[in-house]
Amino acid sequence: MKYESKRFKDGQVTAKIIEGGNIHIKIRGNSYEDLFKAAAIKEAWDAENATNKTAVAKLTIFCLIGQRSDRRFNKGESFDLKVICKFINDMKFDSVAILHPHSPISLALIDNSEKISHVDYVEKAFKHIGNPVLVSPDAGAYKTTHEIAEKLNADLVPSNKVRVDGAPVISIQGDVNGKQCLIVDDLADGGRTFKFLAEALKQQGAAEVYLYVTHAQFNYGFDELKETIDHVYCTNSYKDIDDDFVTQFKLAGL
Ligand SMILES: O=P(O)(O)OC[C@H]1O[C@H](OP(=O)(O)OP(=O)(O)O)[C@H](O)[C@@H]1O
Repeated sequence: MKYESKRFKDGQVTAKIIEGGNIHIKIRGNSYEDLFKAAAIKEAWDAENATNKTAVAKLTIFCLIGQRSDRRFNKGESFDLKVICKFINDMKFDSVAILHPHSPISLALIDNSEKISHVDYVEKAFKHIGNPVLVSPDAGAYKTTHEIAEKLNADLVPSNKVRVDGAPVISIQGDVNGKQCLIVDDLADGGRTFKFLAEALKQQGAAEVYLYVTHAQFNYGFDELKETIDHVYCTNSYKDIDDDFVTQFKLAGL
């Protein structure tokens, strides 16, 4: 299955099917344009395959836009993930695979969806560092990090984050004194969650603190993080990063 897609100068995205058969579209999915690109390809494919009932269409989304907006935060505000998932469902793919979604709500809202686990990337970081203790930063990350700790036979220290007047307050539930710690979470946006957690871990005696996130946004750069975090591991699901502070695992198809 081959296709082309392009963007006109006015922003319109368009697609052309070059060769028929099964299709597997892989997108970052971290922009509305990416979703429209998939929709244009799928529309062209549907038209080409109208009589081919056995051909299968798969979509892989590496970094789903809006995945944190998995609820209506306040009365009167839009439930953005619902809008995004409705758009994806309207494309009618036979299967939609999503890398490390922020919460199960994405999978619940998207038809025929399945999760791609981040375990392989955490394992690479875990082995590279040399069997650190895993640290889950909040209740949301605990369940998946617990599953990964079981698979890697790693120790897990849960921590919890509550926001007081907007600032995160951290509690660490375990002994990290003298240990190498690897914080594992789905995404870094501004990075303050990890800056404060790394500070707390080092105050409690952690020898080194590393961070793994699947979706590396780091919208405010790395300067503040470098003060307390020794190294970052991530995928390139959101963007490519060129910085000695970061080891990026490249995803096939990006
Ligand atoms: O880099 P930062 O800006 O600190 O943000 C990163 C944190 O934000 C996300 O959680 P979020 O607070 O959205 O989780 P919630 O579903 O519990 O609200 C994510 O899972 C990280 O824990």
